[in-house]
Amino acid sequence: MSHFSDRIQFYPLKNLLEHISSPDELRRLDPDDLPRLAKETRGFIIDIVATKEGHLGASLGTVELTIALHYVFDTPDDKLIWDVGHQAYGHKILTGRKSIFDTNRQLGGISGFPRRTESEYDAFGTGHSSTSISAILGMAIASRLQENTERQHIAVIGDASIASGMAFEALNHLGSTDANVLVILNDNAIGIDPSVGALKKYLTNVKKGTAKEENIFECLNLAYTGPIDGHDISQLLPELERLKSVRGPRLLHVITTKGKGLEKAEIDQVTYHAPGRFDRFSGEREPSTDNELPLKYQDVFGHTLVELAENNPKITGITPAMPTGSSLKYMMAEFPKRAFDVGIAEQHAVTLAAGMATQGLMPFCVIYSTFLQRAYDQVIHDVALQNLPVIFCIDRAGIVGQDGATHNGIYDMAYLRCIPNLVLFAPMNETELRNGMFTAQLGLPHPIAIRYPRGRGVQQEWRTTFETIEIGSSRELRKGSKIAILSIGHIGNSIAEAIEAFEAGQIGHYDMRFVKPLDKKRLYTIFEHYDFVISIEDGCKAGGFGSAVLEIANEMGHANKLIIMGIDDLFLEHGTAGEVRHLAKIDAEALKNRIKILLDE
Ligand SMILES: Cc1ncc(C[n+]2csc(CCOP(=O)(O)OP(=O)(O)O)c2C)c(N)n1
Ligand SMILES: CC(=O)[C@@H](O)[C@H](O)COP(=O)(O)O
Ligand SMILES: [Mg+2]
Repeated sequence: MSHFSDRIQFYPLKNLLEHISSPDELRRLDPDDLPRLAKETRGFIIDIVATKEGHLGASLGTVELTIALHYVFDTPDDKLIWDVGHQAYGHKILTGRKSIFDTNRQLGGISGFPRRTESEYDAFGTGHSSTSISAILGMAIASRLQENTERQHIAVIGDASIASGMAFEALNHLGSTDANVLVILNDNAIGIDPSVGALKKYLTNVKKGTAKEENIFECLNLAYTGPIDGHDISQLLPELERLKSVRGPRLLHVITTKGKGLEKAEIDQVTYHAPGRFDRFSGEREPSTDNELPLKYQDVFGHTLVELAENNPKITGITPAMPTGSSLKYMMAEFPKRAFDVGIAEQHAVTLAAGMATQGLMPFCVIYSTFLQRAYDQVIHDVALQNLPVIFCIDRAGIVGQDGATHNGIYDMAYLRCIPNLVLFAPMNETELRNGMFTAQLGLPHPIAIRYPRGRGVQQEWRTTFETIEIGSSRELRKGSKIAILSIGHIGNSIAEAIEAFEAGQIGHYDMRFVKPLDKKRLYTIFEHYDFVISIEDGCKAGGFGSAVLEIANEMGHANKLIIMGIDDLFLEHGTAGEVRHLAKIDAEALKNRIKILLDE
């Protein structure tokens, strides 16, 4: 189908976007109208994200590219994958989700990332980075085997995401095939934080025309074109048309600006990656009203690490591409030679830490729970098997809220507790986090993972004096007689509050601190003493903390006393963290209901 026939003249209409509900309608526009559509789409994104929040900068940067791709290619028959997917808001708006875009990331609303179940235009579900080239190559191979020679296959991937191991593995494979794949490298020279590494330097040289080497993509057998201006539709259209007319592995390098079209977002690209609420005209972020609230766990981690590093020269810090999110940025500022942002490279981050540990360093390797999933083998094979004392700080553990199913950190307790040698600790508050970090750097004979959630702690005074925590010890927070509640980590705070409603002396509460090793002695006493025991965790029930307690209860012949509260065997959707916890029945209300039922028995 030619996109240049059957055009509709929209000139009398003030708002083009109002009349575009699908790429079919988009393709009927005159090409000269597309810049106007881009402006309107950008405005639409800004209007919604200003109040509903979400990923702003990346999507503002891909508006023209999105329009050009859907204009030139025959989506959804042609397959289009957005790597990470946080830049796909324009894609969602133009592929039938404009009227519900204001539900983005809200409970019951559309996902903040592409999803196959949400639209036929979402060829592949994303959220974690650097998967797009593998997936699109898989689709291209399938088209070939199914004798579909017409279908086009396109992956859009950012400059930070293409530097990740998975993307390189896929390029390595792609270049050895004649698969019909077009990779679009959306190069804005930044990830969430500024891009790092040798590839970033190389891409900068390519842009300046000063790359001395052969083109790296050409060397990998991809037909390279670019760089071109990714905001100039008059450049994008003819180049995409040309690329559509040829076959084989191709890479188009486009240069874009993260945050394009909103001055503040262009200037402060790190903050405006996901800025929270802001004024849609000025871009000014809503002033924070929570100055009185406790600090975020991330900041407690970041400042504590600096404090410890000042006194312990063996400490190093490692983050795979999340220095701001994890607050490793504080150590990077204070000790630039000892703190490393390695880019989106979770596997490398873990094995890098292992290497450092072999030489007597004490690496704090801070990784979001959900992204550590990618480095599972490295945790087992490179760290635990060699019993290297790497200190994992597992950020965003538990329910993360609006990022939803792709980002929830609810599997780590299950996937880590089965690994020999590994200690697994979950602090209930800031003091516990600090003391856990302090204890770890005293020199443990094992690797340790310290898991803590996204967001704020509970203490105003967090800069407490350090104390050592005995590995495998728990804390009795409240004595009881009938029902014992065993909590792990931050969730214990809402539990402590919930049980205040019950008569003193009935309900006991224990902060178990360690998923591994469990405080067996304490558990033996508890199971002997109480009629019922409830374990509660912000992780999956299968194989998690409650399962570990059940193993001990079973040893004692008391398995029938235990009720496990945790996340059922399903993927949790997006919503505020509170809403999702409520739906998952791991909040204070669910616990109170359980207790009431047991007390009535
Ligand atoms: C495996 C994994 N690690 C980390 C992240 C967190 N993350 C999301 S977007 C992003 C930066 C992506 O940068 P780039 O690919 O350049 O895209 P841009 O945001 O610039 O459009 C990172 C690190 C992730 N989604 N997946
Ligand atoms: C798209 C992505 O993976 C990140 O931007 C993620 O949403 C960051 O999460 P936090 O907001 O918890 O840092
Ligand atoms: Mg980028």
